[in-house]
Amino acid sequence: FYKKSYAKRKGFNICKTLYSSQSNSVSSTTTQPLVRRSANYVPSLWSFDHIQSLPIKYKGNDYTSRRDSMMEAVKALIGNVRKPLTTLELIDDLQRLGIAYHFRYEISYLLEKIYHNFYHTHDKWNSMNLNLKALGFRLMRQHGYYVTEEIFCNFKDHIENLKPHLYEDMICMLNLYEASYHSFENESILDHVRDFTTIYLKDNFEYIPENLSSLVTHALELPLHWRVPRVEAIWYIEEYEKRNSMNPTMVELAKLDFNMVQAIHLEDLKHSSRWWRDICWEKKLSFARDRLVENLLWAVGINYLPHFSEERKTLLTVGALITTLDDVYDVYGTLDELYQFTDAINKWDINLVDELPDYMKICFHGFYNSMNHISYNALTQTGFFILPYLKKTWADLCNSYIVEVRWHHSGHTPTLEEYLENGYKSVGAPVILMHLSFLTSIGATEEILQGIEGAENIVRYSSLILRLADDLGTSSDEIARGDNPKSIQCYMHETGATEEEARKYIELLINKTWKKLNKARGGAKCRFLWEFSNGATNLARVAQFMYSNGDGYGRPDLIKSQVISLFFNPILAIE
Ligand SMILES: CC(C)=CCC/C(C)=C/COP(=O)(O)OP(=O)(O)O
Ligand SMILES: [Mg+2]
Repeated sequence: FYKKSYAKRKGFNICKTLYSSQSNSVSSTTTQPLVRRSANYVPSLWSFDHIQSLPIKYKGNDYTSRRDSMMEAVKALIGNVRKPLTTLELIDDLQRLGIAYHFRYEISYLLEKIYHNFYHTHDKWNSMNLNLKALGFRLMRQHGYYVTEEIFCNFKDHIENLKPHLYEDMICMLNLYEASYHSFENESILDHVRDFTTIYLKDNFEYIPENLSSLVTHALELPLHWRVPRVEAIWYIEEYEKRNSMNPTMVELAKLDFNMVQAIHLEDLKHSSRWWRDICWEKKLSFARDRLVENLLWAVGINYLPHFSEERKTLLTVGALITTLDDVYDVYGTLDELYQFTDAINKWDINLVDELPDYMKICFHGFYNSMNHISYNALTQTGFFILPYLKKTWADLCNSYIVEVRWHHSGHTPTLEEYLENGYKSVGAPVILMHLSFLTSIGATEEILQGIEGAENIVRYSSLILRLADDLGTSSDEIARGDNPKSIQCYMHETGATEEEARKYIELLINKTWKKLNKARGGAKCRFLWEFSNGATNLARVAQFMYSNGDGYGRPDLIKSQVISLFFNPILAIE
C-alpha cells in the first residue's frame, strides 16, 4: 500500500530528491526542480495582535447577578404556563433564543409530562389541533421521544379549511413544515407533509400576514432542524423582539446571556491563538490555511455552552491540525513524502520522520506533541488513557488521505459510492467526533466506550453530510486548481449527468442522510449517546452553514460578517 514504487509504476513525475533538509519549494538536491503545488489560500483575516486586543466586557459579578435575577423571573413564567400549546411555544422560543440550557430541568419535566398526556398513545389525538400536533412532534423528536408519523395521517383533512391570511393557520403550516424535517427514511406521511407545506407556503406567500413573512422566508431558506443553534439565536432574538406577544424579560435575558457567552468564546479564542502562535505553523507551514477563527465557528457550532470551554479549545486544536494535514496531503506534499509521513503516523513513530523535509518534521512533531498533550490531560483528569483511540482515528484519517492522493496521481475517478466510502473519513469529521466523544460530560469510561460503539452510524451520517456539503461548496475552486474529483465529478463521470443534475443528486443525498441521522439519533438511549449525538448533529449543521455560499472555510471573507456578529460584536450595549 505504501510502496514507493507505486508512483513509478504509474509513470508519474514524483519527487526524486533524497530529501534535502530544506522545505523550500525548490529542492537543491533534485535532478529536476521540485515544484510544489499551491492552493493560494488567502491569509487569515485576523492577526494574533488583533485577536489579543479585542476587549472582553460582559464578564464579572454584576452581569452574573443581573442574569440570575432574570432567570428567576423566566423560571416563574415557565412554572405558570398551563396549556400544552403555550408551554411548547415557550420551550420553542427559549431554545431558539439560545437560553434553554438555563432551564434544562424545567423543560425536561414539562416535555415528559406533555408526552405522556398527549403524544404517547392515540387516545388524545382527536382532541388535539394540527398545530399542537406539529409543534409537539418536532420538540418531542428533537428531545429523543418517539412519536409516530401516524399522528399526521389525516393531515390533509385538517388543512383544507386553512386560510393563508390567518396568523394561526399559517403558524400551523410553518410548524408542520418544520416537523417534517425530523423524519426518518420511509416515513411517507412526513414526505407528503414536507412537499405539501413547502409548496403551500411558497405559493401563498403574498397572502401571508406581514408579521409572519420573515419567519416563513427564513424557514423556506433552511429548516430550523438544519440550522446552527448559535447562529439562529442571533437572528431569532431580533425576530422575537419585534413580536407583539414577546416577553421583555426573555429578550433582555437572551441578549445579556448571548453577550456573556460570547465573552467566554472570545477567551477561548485568545487562548487558542496563543497556542497557534507558539506552534509556529503560520510561519513554518505557510502553504496551509490559517483558519483559527473559522475553526472557532466549528467548535462553537458543535457546543456553545459556557461549561464546554476547555473542550472547545481542544476542538480548536483538532480542527487546526486537520486543516493543516489536509493541505499537506492535498496540496504541498510529494507522493514519497506523504507515504513516509503516513507510515510514521500509522506506526506512531517519531523516528520515521528523521529523513523528511523540515516542514514535515515540524508538522509531525507539532501534531505528535498536541496528541500527547490531549491524551495526558485526559489521563490526569479522568484517569482514562485515550491515546490508543486517538492514534487509530488519526491513522484512519491519513490513510483516507493517501487513498485520495493515489487516485489523484493515477488519474483514477472512483464511483460515487467508492469515493464517499473514503470521503466521509477524509473530511476529518470522524477525528473531530472521536475527540468529542472523550469531551462529553460523561465521566464513566465504560459508558463512553459502549457509547462509541453505538455511535458508529451517527458518526458516519454526520460525517457524510459534512463531506457532501463541503463538496457542494468547494468543488468549483477545487476543479480550478486541479484537485482530484469530488462527489459531483464522480457522479458526473459515473452517470454522464450534467453538473447541475449532479448537484441536485448530492442535495438529495444530503436529505436522505439527514433522515438516517434522525433515526440514528432517535436510537440514542444512553446519556453519552444523547450528548454526543447533539454535538455530531451540530457538526453537520455547521457544515451546511459553512459551505452554503461557497467555500466559507477556504475563503473566510464569505463568512466574515457572521464571524464578527458571533464572536466580536455584542448584540447591543446593555448597561
Ligand atoms: C470538521 C473540521 C473542523 C474540518 C476542518 C476543515 C477542513 C479540513 C475542511 C475540509 O477542507 P477541504 O474542503 O480542503 O477538504 P477536502 O480537501 O477533504 O475536500
Ligand atoms: Mg483540501
